[in-house]
Amino acid sequence: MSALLSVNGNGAPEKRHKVTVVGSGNWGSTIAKIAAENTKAHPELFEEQVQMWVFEEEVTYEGKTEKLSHVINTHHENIKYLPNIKLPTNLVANPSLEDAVRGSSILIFNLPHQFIHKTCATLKGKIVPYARAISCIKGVDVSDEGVSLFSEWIGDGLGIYCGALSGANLASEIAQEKLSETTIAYDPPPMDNSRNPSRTATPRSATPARSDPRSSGDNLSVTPVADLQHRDARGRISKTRLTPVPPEYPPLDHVTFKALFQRPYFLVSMVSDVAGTSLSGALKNIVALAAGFVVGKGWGNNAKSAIMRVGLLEMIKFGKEFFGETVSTATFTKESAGVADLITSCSGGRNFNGAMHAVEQGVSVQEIEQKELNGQKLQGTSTAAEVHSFLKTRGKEQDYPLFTATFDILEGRKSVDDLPAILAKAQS
Ligand SMILES: NC(=O)c1ccc[n+]([C@@H]2O[C@H](COP(=O)([O-])OP(=O)(O)OC[C@H]3O[C@@H](n4cnc5c(N)ncnc54)[C@H](O)[C@@H]3O)[C@@H](O)[C@H]2O)c1
Ligand SMILES: O=P(O)(O)OC[C@H](O)CO
Repeated sequence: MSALLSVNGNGAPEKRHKVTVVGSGNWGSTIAKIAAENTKAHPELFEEQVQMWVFEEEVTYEGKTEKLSHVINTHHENIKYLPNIKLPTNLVANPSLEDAVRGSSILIFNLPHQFIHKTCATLKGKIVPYARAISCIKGVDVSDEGVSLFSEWIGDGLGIYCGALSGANLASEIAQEKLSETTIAYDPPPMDNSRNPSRTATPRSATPARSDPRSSGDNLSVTPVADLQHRDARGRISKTRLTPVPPEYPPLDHVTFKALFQRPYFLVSMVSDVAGTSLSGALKNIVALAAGFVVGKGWGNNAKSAIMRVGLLEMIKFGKEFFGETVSTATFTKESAGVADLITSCSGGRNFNGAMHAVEQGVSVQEIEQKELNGQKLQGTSTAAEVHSFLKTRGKEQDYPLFTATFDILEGRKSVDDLPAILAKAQS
């Protein structure tokens, strides 16, 4: 083990990582279940108790109106967002965001992307400066000026490093412990007390280590400070001065993150391409809507596969065009976060089902979301709008005909019957 670690008399690091999951929806509760199973299994790395921030609301339990957090803590079940799944007793639902993150060195962000801005604004200045984060959010942050990833947005906003977890991960199946793979992208600059600082790809560039006037003592000589730097699609460069993980803690590296997420039923592949992992999870939701449209029409599996093929090409093109060399094509074609997520989402995802039911019933996707999802949120509809706005500002709508048509269908400007012509144009 690295000489950077501060160890006790038994040779083990003195402190353990406290873990908080920010979010408690369908996927948030499932990931919190996994994390709590693993903190219990790895007492040498983590504090056993996992905090889960719950956006508080009232629910009806056995005929009585109760707070959701109270029901989770009393009955160990999220009856609204993950019903019929027993949650570990070391998972604690907490309606106070500030209290839930207090002292946590690992933050897992897992909530619908429309709520992340407000949540991060509340968190600013409330977390420990050496925290590291993983974003499980499938969406992109878009303004008319540009597009950025939530992993970047969270990292820059909170002054910490944030990686990404994404994959072929239908939450309901994983909650039932059915076999699944996932991809975790984590690639901080080589400054943490890491056992394996091998960096095969660099989604952001880190400037070389410099001494930090705010550091003092032994820490300064053994743990360099690094600036995390990235250029967004607006061409703007932002820099985050990272605070080192103190040497009393186990390293926050691939080994530790794999220990936090890997289960016998949840197989983790660790990679370095944060941008590709985040982007594929966001963009596949647009393709899943289009796949749902054609299946809703009764056009069958071949039509759906054609949508998926063209959609995958647009996903890769978008990544390459707007995130350049930071995105690896292999993430889209070889990882669970890429093609496997596209396949599962176009088979049984909420976006796919919502679009299919909308066409079958002749109503809007938003109406289906209201009617069928009991508070769960579709990410594809807002991502389609945001990506469309970004492309339109750049005059690039026609370069991404499937993304553009999907948004136009959602808006009622085009019909599903226009899709065959779009697919015909995509033939070489
Ligand atoms: N559900 C899945 O199968 C799945 C799988 C992989 C990834 N994801 C991604 O995970 C992310 C989280 O999705 P989910 O399925 O956990 O959520 P969900 O669709 O179940 O959304 C509901 C959550 O939003 C919360 N919420 C409602 N209003 C809020 C507000 N004003 N502020 C903050 N929170 C509020 C609710 O309390 C609830 O926790 C999304 O980006 C999604 O794309 C989902
Ligand atoms: O149900 P969806 O459409 O939000 O997709 C869920 C997951 O992203 C599938 O990996």
